[in-house]
Amino acid sequence: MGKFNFIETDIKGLYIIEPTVFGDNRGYFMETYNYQDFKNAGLDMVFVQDNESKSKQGVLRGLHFQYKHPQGKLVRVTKGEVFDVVVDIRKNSPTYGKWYGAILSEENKRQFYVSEGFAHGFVVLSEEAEFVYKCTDYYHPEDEGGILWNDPDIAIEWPIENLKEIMLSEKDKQWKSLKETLK
Ligand SMILES: Cc1cn([C@H]2C[C@H](O)[C@@H](COP(=O)(O)OP(=O)(O)O[C@H]3O[C@H](C)C(=O)[C@H](O)[C@H]3O)O2)c(=O)[nH]c1=O
Repeated sequence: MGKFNFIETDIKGLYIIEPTVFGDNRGYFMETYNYQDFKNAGLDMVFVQDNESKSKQGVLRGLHFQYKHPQGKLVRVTKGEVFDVVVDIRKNSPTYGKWYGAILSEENKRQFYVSEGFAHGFVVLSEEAEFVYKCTDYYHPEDEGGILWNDPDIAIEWPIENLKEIMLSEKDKQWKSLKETLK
């Protein structure tokens, strides 16, 4: 019996993953990834790059994807709390254009596995957040694309009512809507 609870979502290829946390009087231990357990759950992929980013409250990174080198991502939060969002941009997917979001936090230790073919982003809800993730392909800056975070057709319900401001990089401010981006 593996040490992860894989929760399928209503979007194919998207899983919430709950690790087993072994707490004791020192603190806790958990495996955050295990090739065999993931393979047994049907997630047989090889990760080639690990990333880490730290962001202040209100920072929104995304929605990003790579055209020719789509990346599957296993994402988690090691400090703070974020609302993590993906949008299905797989051309023939029955859930094309559909979004799915989840709260990932240091507290809940939940992970999100996002297979290739999704645009991905998150907004930081806590004072600050550290975000770490594994990718199934390398970063190809020349191949990067993006979708505007508040695309009215996708209508992501970002839980930002309590945030003083949303902070975007210059790059993330200039993305277009899904229908203008992926004609
Ligand atoms: C993504 C990436 C970036 N960089 C360099 C390029 C820039 O000089 C600097 C910041 O890059 P960027 O502003 O694109 O970082 P994010 O806005 O966090 O981008 C990420 O945001 C969302 C949440 C994602 O899912 C993607 O992994 C990724 O697009 O790191 C690298 O050297 N390697 C990389 O894999």
